[in-house]
Amino acid sequence: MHIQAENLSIGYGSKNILEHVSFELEENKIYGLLGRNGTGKTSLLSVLAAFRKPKAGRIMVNGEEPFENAAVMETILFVYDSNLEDETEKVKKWLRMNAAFRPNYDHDYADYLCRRFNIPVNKAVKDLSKGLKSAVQVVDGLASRASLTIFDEAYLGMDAPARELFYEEVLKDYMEHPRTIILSTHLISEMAGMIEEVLIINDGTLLLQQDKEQLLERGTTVTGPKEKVLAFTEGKKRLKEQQLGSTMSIMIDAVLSDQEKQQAKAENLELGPVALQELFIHLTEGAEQHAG
Ligand SMILES: Nc1ncnc2c1ncn2[C@@H]1O[C@H](COP(=O)(O)OP(=O)(O)OP(=O)(O)O)[C@@H](O)[C@H]1O
Repeated sequence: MHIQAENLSIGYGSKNILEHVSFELEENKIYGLLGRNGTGKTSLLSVLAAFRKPKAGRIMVNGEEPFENAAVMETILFVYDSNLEDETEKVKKWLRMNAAFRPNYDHDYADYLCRRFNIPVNKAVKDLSKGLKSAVQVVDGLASRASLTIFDEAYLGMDAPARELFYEEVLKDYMEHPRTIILSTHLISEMAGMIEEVLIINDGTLLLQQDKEQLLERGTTVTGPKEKVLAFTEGKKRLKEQQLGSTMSIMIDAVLSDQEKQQAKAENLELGPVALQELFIHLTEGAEQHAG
């Protein structure tokens, strides 16, 4: 599914949460949407899923506006922390009812997933634990095979083995049935491996959209004798400094040239990678937050 967001403004009442947001999402790719608490991830995803209208700008999904467009809506699935407290239907029936709106729904796959997540399918949805309620929504999200599938912190309440299972199934099913997937998450270190392209929203707008591997090249940790590390990182954007005795480690935001890498090697400086979560923390550090 191809998505074009043009100069979006999103907000509530007179308050704008996001402004001047433009991006393009390609078909068959896994995107990671990252942002601090309250920056507007869920609000942006609700607009992408045509649950809400932007205050300004527009979204085009395969060249069509999705809002109140049934044909487009059935190809978009938004898994979010919806309130299932009053959902008296049994899991089995609830899944079947949702499937009716999903042309690509795979019932066998849904059954298989229910077994893998140990979901008691004859229980009412409202009576499931928090983690199993999330699992049921994940089952719905995966088995629907919607061309645009959005998982907005879909793992809430799931324990570590269940989350592992979720990640495993997303990747496996994506390989077999490629589609556009957006993962919005705070568990960056757990989910970084799945993400192909990163979008970071911060300070009321889109801070960056970049291929994950390219983004990771921006970060390097330089470790070695203090004087040498300080000299090597002079003039580069320093993100974090740590010192242990005479050894120093400085994290920099800079793409190093081959020449600089050779220089570091000649000076016995160790160059190491920076994890996506670390980069995210530093890229969004100190920004004004919109929470509240
Ligand atoms: N229905 C609403 N009415 C008014 N303000 C809202 C509404 N929903 C969200 N907001 C506000 O919009 C801002 C963005 O919220 P949103 O849930 O989109 O952020 P988020 O990035 O998903 O946050 P988190 O990471 O904490 O889940 C917050 O300040 C929030 O209080």
